[in-house]
Amino acid sequence: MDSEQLLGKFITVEGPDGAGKTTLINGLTAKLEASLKVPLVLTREPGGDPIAEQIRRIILDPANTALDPRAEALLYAASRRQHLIHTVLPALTAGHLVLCDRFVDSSIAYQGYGREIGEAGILAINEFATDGRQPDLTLYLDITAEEGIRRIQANRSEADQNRLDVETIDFHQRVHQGYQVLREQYPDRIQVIDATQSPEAMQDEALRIVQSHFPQFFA
Ligand SMILES: Nc1ncnc2c1ncn2[C@@H]1O[C@H](COP(=O)(O)OP(=O)(O)OP(=O)(O)O)[C@@H](O)[C@H]1O
Ligand SMILES: Cc1cn([C@H]2C[C@H](O)[C@@H](COP(=O)(O)O)O2)c(=O)[nH]c1=O
Repeated sequence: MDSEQLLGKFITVEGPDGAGKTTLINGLTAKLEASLKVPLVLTREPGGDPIAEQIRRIILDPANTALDPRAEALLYAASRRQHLIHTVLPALTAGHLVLCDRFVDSSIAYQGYGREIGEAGILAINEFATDGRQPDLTLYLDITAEEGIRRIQANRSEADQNRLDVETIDFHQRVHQGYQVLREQYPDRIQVIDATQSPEAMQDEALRIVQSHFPQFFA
């Protein structure tokens, strides 16, 4: 986020399904709070605001098999706008550290590449939704599509798998490819963490990256 009025910092966590984003965020939160000088705001996309959470339920409902790919992309962007305006920007204005599970990169990877809508169209609707705002730092959890889906199938009942989790392996491989393109486009913003490490090792690495990017936020 590069607006001068925003005193806080916006960190996103990205990666294929099953990469361990939720696990990382939970563990990293405890480690950050031990030494952070400012409040930490945890949030997620789609969701992170009451109306955005309602949109999330529509998008992820496995019963919504007829959802058109562009309608899906627009719903993610609508949810993102609501979340940005009502949760993220107020926290950044107040000087908080915002840690968000997914943001625009997910739309590029999943809708742009996974659904094969293309990067340009997804960028255009997200430019409108976010006024072109980008995270200050992105932690990308690096794992293959196959291993991510294996983890989900091994650990989540079918009833707990969402409409995207149950997509084909080809879809998840295209998503992974989309993330590789993003890593090449934004090598400074996107910091890569090997997601085949233990959860504890991943959390320690993430903490080191956040502290080195924003030392002013730590005691
Ligand atoms: N470093 C790890 N090594 C092995 N298994 C892990 C690791 N991190 C998480 N897992 C397991 O993999 C599964 C998926 O983890 P998690 O829910 O954190 O991923 P996620 O990226 O948030 O997934 P999704 O995007 O689908 O919500 C869980 O069962 C979790 O226990
Ligand atoms: C923000 C965003 C998300 N997705 C996908 C990625 C996941 O499959 C689900 C969200 O589920 P999670 O358990 O919270 O990771 O939605 C997407 O396709 N496009 C997006 O912009």
